[in-house]
Amino acid sequence: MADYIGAIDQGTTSTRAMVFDHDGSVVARHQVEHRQILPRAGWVEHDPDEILRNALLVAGEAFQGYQIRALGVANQRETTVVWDRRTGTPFGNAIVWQDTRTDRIAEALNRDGRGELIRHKSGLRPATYFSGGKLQWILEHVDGARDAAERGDALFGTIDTWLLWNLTGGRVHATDVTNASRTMLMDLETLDWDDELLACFGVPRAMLPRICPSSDPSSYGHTTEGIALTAALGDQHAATVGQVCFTPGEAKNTYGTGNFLLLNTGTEPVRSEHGLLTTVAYRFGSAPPVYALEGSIAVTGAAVQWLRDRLHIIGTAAECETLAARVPDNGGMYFVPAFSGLFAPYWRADARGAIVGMSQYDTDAHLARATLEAICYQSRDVVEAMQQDSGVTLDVLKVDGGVTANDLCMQLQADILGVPVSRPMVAETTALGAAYAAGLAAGYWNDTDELRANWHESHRWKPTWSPQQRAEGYQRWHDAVRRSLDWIEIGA
Ligand SMILES: Nc1ncnc2c1ncn2[C@@H]1O[C@H](COP(=O)(O)OP(=O)(O)O)[C@@H](O)[C@H]1O
Ligand SMILES: O=P(O)(O)OC[C@H](O)CO
Repeated sequence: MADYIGAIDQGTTSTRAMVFDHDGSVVARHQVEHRQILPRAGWVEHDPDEILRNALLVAGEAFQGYQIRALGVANQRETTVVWDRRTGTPFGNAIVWQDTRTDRIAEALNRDGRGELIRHKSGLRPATYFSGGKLQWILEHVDGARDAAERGDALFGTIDTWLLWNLTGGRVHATDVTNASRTMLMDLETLDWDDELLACFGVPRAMLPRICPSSDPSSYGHTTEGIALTAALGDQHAATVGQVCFTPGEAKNTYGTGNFLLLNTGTEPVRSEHGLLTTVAYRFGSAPPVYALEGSIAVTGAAVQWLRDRLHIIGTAAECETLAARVPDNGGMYFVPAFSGLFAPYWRADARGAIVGMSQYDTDAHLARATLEAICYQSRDVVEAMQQDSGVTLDVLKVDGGVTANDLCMQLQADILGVPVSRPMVAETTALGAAYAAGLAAGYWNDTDELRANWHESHRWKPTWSPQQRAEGYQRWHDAVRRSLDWIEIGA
């Protein structure tokens, strides 16, 4: 009987399980959304138990009837959970990567000089985005968490670690090197937790998981049902693998809740001078780690969700395209969706959302168009930074993720960037990358050449705007970004 590789992709808005065959084609899938818990402005939480239930549900549905040789887990990164090792009970909800409650912690680190240490050692900059500050917040604010952590009874994990712990019946407390590289607690060169970084956030080492390769036959054990767990990696790193960006200079841009552009920079970390992050792209077994430069954008698809769930001007995310297509241009309107401040390349926690340039002529259709353009302008900002940092000039942008179903948005991306945009046949590259990493460790695929042969283009959008139209639009975008800055006082 043929066997298959399974993947769980635990994302910010939903959890999917998929089954892949040897060609990298999806043969089964199941997906469910979970609640976005917004207790107050700037706070974003998920219920860890709901996420676990959903992961078990989707895996049960998707894997039924298939012989699964190995399973890989990909996850929303940075989102932080602390739980009691004796009972498995979380110390409150998970604090999601978009949550800005730790702005004061990040600001203090930036002010007192420890920011430079963090930047150098972890490749990240103090920001609300990463796990270190979230973990510090839980230790300081959740009853009993600090004492339990000091006693060794409280465990920390990003969502990979939480799922692995539960899938293995509490036998494995591990994370992979890509997830660890998003915490501000790991030294990028030693690939180990670093005492100076732990001290910055007051984190006891005893609560931290073991750091393992992203793809490995023995690190993660088996699920309680006996399926071999052979890979774990952050979702954006998994998408890099799914897009077969195995050669330095290859990049992908994933359009989900946020956007994340990763450029493979090879086996040495490259430090950014232009607002990007340095991160581990992936590590396969005992091979040297491969690093990436990353441009992280907090709000892209989430702005479409906002039109749907808060403004109610569309009923589904897909309707954003039909609404935006009713008008030929943005009518002068620019939307900077800085709901969590601005991430790359600006890193401005003091920014907030701004819609500028409106006149009485403008309609909901212009707002829908401005939303799609905002996704594309933010991506151009990180592409520009990436080209400056690395010297790499993209001749095509490989894309994937939920928003890439929107043809108008992808056409706008080609127009705004001035570079063709290419979407692969399997747009679920995150789950595919987790499956590839798991399948490599299990001997299902022999090497990355075999994976590369599975990559096929499904669609390519070519730029149509004149250089002048492109330059004018980009100038206006920057004018709008300036107006979104300096809007809130940090910690006020
Ligand atoms: N046709 C579409 N047009 C624009 N945005 C879309 C479309 N379909 C989905 N989205 C957006 O894509 C996001 C979901 O993409 P997905 O890759 O599943 O994200 P995640 O992994 O972050 O959960 C949502 O924010 C949704 O608003
Ligand atoms: O769940 P996604 O696809 O929105 O990705 C979230 C990122 O991992 C956050 O860093």
